[in-house]
Amino acid sequence: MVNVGVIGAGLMGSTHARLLATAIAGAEVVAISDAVHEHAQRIADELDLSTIHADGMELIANPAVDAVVIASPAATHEPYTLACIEVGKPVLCEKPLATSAAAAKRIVEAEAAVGHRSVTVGFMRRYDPGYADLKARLDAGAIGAPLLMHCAHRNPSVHPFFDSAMIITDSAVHEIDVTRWLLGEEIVRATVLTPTPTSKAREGLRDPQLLLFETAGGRLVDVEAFVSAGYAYDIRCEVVGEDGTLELLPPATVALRTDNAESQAIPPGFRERFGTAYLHELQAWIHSIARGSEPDGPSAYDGFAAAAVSEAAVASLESGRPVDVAL
Ligand SMILES: NC(=O)c1ccc[n+]([C@@H]2O[C@H](COP(=O)([O-])OP(=O)(O)OC[C@H]3O[C@@H](n4cnc5c(N)ncnc54)[C@H](O)[C@@H]3O)[C@@H](O)[C@H]2O)c1
Ligand SMILES: O[C@H]1[C@H](O)[C@@H](O)[C@H](O)[C@@H](O)[C@H]1O
Repeated sequence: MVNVGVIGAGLMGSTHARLLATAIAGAEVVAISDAVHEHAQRIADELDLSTIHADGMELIANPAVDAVVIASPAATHEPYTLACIEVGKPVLCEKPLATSAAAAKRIVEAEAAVGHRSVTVGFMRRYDPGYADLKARLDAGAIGAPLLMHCAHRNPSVHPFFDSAMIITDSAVHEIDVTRWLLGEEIVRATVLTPTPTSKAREGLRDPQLLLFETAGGRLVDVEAFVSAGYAYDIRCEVVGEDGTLELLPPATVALRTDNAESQAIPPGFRERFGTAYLHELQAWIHSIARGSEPDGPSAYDGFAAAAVSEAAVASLESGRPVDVAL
């Protein structure tokens, strides 16, 4: 049994804790920590946990904890991840790995100094059945060489503290990882343009945004990132190749036909859309720990590369000009 401690008991931390406690084989949640005691208490009551740590560092040091999930805000990821590396505990850190490329690089270097992988980054789309199928067919040559990729990332709404840069660092960072993973190439340049913002966005928020990525092999990827889309949580991805295209289908399993019309549900949020991906992500992580093998999911380097591309994209958002990625 792998005894897991979860840091951050908000939306994502409580989702991970619930899945680990109820749906993941070989795992048990033994401790929880949150800066706000009531948040930790709420999930501890729900899952019948007796150990709550006021400080995440105490949870990491707790000898009863074998492995750690970090789901606290991004600014806390670097110190918590470094502490896990220091005590030799496997850690699944939510995206983004850190708030700057320099901070992510410190994590990569700390892990390298120990000599083996212990960090997994929560880029869960790699575990989504749709994305996994798309990747397998692309790798099998179903559409020949990829040329272009079109993506859309639409959230119904986001936390009120979201700013224009977070549309890149917190939301489009998923497409940055998906681009590197699907195409197997680094992103070398980013350009971000913004239209007149939606009247539904908070004052000052540049939403939506259009991101253009150029890869080392000369492929182009466009991403519409729109976090006040209102209507649903809508994630799209289409790869255009020399012999055809591969496109994610809507995840609905049922179509309703009535009154001369057909409709299919679109998920209301990321927990519904990526529920299966979180499950597979956690199960793969727990299996690798139980086997004593290195985790095979997104690495600290993947977290660093995504942070470096995010930084270039944020610089482009500010200047309106293409910005080279410094890896
Ligand atoms: N992979 C995904 O699809 C996905 C989805 C949502 C969130 N996330 C990521 O998960 C992380 C948390 O996001 P969220 O939406 O759950 O936010 P949230 O605000 O709902 O929860 C964050 C929690 O962390 C607590 N916290 C704040 N400072 C802390 C500290 N120093 N130590 C411990 N706890 C602290 C807060 O009190 C809160 O309960 C972020 O990095 C976010 O990007 C990932
Ligand atoms: O933290 C969340 C999460 O990563 C979701 O997957 C993404 O769609 C949201 O835009 C982001 O705010």
